Amino acid sequence: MTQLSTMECEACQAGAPQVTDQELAELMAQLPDWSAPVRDGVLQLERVYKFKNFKLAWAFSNKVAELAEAEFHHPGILLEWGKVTVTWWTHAINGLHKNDFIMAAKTDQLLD
Ligand SMILES: C[C@H](O)[C@H](O)[C@H]1CNC2=NC(N)=NC(=O)C2=N1
Repeated sequence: MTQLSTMECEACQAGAPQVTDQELAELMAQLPDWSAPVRDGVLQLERVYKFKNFKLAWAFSNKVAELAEAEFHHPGILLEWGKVTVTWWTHAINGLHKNDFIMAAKTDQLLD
């Protein structure tokens, strides 16, 4: 199976299909540290990263922001003391696209 983190996002416009329930199950199995909450009716991917202090959390959140801009696919990023919560979903389709799973895997790689 191709590693999600090695894939590239595809251009995604309104009308693109959201992942199916089966795809969701298969993709979530590749992202064991992530959850799939529904917020305001929108299915999202979310992970809380823990750090020893604010400065380390801040540095990581900057890396996430740089990754997002490079891929032109942007998450929610909540920066707190010792914590960064990253939330991915596709605004254009109000739900989850494979791009969100690729970006979640790439986000995990920022820890390396
Ligand atoms: C205007 C629109 O937001 C842009 O085309 C891009 C930017 N980044 C994006 N990020 C995410 N997560 N979803 C989008 O639909 C999206 N669209």
